Amino acid sequence: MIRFDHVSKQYSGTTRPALNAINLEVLRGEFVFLVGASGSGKSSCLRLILKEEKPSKGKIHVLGQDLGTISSRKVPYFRRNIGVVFQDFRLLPNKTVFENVAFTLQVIGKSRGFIQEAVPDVLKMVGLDGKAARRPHELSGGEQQRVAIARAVVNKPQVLLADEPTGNLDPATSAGIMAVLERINAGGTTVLMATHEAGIVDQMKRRVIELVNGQIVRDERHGGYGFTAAIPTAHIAVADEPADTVTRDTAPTRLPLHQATGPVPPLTRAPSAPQHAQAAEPAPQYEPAPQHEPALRHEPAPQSTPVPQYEQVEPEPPFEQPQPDPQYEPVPASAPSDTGQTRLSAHFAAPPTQPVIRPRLTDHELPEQLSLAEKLGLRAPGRDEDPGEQNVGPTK
Ligand SMILES: Nc1ncnc2c1ncn2[C@@H]1O[C@H](COP(=O)(O)OP(=O)(O)OP(=O)(O)O)[C@@H](O)[C@H]1O
Repeated sequence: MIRFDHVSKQYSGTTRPALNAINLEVLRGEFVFLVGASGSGKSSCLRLILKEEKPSKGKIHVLGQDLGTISSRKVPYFRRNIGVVFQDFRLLPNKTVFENVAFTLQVIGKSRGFIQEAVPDVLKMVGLDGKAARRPHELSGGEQQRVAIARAVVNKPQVLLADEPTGNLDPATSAGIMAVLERINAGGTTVLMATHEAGIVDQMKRRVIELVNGQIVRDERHGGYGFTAAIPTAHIAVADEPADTVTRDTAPTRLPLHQATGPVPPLTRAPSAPQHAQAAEPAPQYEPAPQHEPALRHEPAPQSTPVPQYEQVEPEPPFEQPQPDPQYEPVPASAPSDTGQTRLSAHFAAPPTQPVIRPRLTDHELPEQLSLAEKLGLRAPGRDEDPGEQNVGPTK
């Protein structure tokens, strides 16, 4: 499903690779945490998977495709199979919950009928039934992240990348978000989540890949958060051992540093994690979904992918029927019209829907300057007609 072969990434103007000879394989249906100190390379991994960055060395395969062979023109289509959730939600502030989620489908040309069915379904799945008509500022942080998740999975992607999705949320709200992510994973979607949340990682006992200075130092099947991941600096001495000699069957790790790994109280935040309290939404009970146990050896993915089945969760308040929007006309995938033109730099300058904890301007060498809609696979590149509503926050 996702494979890195000796992948290195060195950003221009830097002296040290962000990722250094990474070998990695994620199988269909896995739930994988990427942990590591700030600057250890977690987001770089996710950006490479999304083909938002190119590796300096090595090869990356995602969903059976060699990313090096996907042309810029095809990137948005490739990204339709990958949902992305960020720490800062990135909702469209002037659109309702329903419209935020529908926008994804509109841009890829889904019919109005499809949208009218799919959006309420996914909102129900993330626990937002009854909130379809609200705008982002009328939601709690946790609810906004649920909208972002709904938007990321409404098209039933095979992979969901989550970059610190609970980084702006309090522990109780984070637990609710994790329950949603587990449900999505239980439906068959492969989930990769970069996080600093020690409590979540320790509690969920899923596969944990730990990065130190751009190298994988631990790959554990039912891992905990670990020790070095909690250190708020990336400059941790790495043992001489080559990064790729640590396999996921090695438990806990070969590095003495990690033998200090111990239980962490549930849902505590690691020292390096941003402190930012959101008003807690009513905390759903955190019930881990049944564990997926994919085979450890790589097996070729079947041609047809099981479509995630979303289940309803949590008792809901009375459903508010979203107002049918006459604008919801099918948009041809080849010529989306209700799309954003705003370039990345403008996105980063625009105010986020929530305070951003650790904004980082990504003026790095994108393979091509794509708008956010393009980056998320929402429209073909080069379509500059813009409703001007891609008013989203900075990336990290
Ligand atoms: N666009 C860029 N240009 C130059 N260097 C970059 C760029 N993006 C990331 N880096 C560097 O690459 C290294 C890895 O960064 P990355 O964002 O992948 O780390 P991270 O583990 O996700 O950190 P955090 O937990 O703080 O998000 C860091 O040293 C960072 O400064």
